[in-house]
Amino acid sequence: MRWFPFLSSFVAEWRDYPAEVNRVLGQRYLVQAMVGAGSYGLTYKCMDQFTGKPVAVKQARPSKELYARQLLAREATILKSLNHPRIPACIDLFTEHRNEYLVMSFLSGDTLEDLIFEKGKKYGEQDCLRITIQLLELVVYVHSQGYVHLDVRIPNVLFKDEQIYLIDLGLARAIGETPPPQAPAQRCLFQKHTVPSRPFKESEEASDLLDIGHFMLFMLYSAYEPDRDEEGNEKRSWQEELQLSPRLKFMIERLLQLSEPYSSSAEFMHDLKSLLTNNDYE
Ligand SMILES: Nc1ncnc2c1ncn2[C@@H]1O[C@H](COP(=O)(O)OP(=O)(O)OP(=O)(O)O)[C@@H](O)[C@H]1O
Repeated sequence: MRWFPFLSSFVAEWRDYPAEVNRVLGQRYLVQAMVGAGSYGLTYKCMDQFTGKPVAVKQARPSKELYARQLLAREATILKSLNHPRIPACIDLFTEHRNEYLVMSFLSGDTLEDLIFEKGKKYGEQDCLRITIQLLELVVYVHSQGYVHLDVRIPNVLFKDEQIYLIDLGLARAIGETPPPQAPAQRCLFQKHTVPSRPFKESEEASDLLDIGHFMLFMLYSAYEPDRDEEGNEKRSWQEELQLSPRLKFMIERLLQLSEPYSSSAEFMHDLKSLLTNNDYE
């Protein structure tokens, strides 16, 4: 057995041990449940004892040290400059016992990831278009404030009462901003080898549009049922597997930059709306 990796992951788990239910963070936020454990953060649903309202409190993962704290501080700065009812508002950023916490308004709802993979929800073309229009409105808002989200994925989109909410601006950047230095690479035994971290996306609107293309495919695949005679056959492309209308297929190809990319989010919004109002869906 290799002891160094084993010991370091043991130490990381011990350092990242989550706050227990009923603990009070920052002398104000009563932990009610842990709702997320990402690569750089641990997120809790808490009750703000001053206002009686629920809040989401994200803690920088202690084992990820300065890098996680910097990401959290960035997220706070960006959230403070946004003001949208379907994006969390930044309430507070504080340090306690050398741990950094970001407090945000709590947006209730299920993530699209949970709806698809845990609750078995299926989305057809029309649902996909409706949801994407709402999501795009939020992404366009973020762009209009000078930022790109850069992590538009199904676990970062909440859905409640037919409304879409966009969370996790931990990777967001100003449009045109040079990507930051890479996240520290994972060290292996005696530092002989390192595992490179993923390259950063460009800070441009097209990066979010590309993510929206993947987001739409996740939704559309939720309703995909392979034919019995297809099973075991060679892997087919999404264009072959999903029975999409030609216009939607072409739109997704443009988002994924397989055909001429969209010149702007506005052009994509125009296409989305005209496809949805098209009589094909009546
Ligand atoms: N403002 C919020 N309101 C309600 N729930 C939230 C909020 N922010 C985060 N969550 C919940 O916490 C989970 C993790 O949040 P988030 O994605 O921001 O953390 P993360 O550490 O950046 O995760 P990852 O590394 O997976 O991106 C979300 O999937 C969601 O369930």
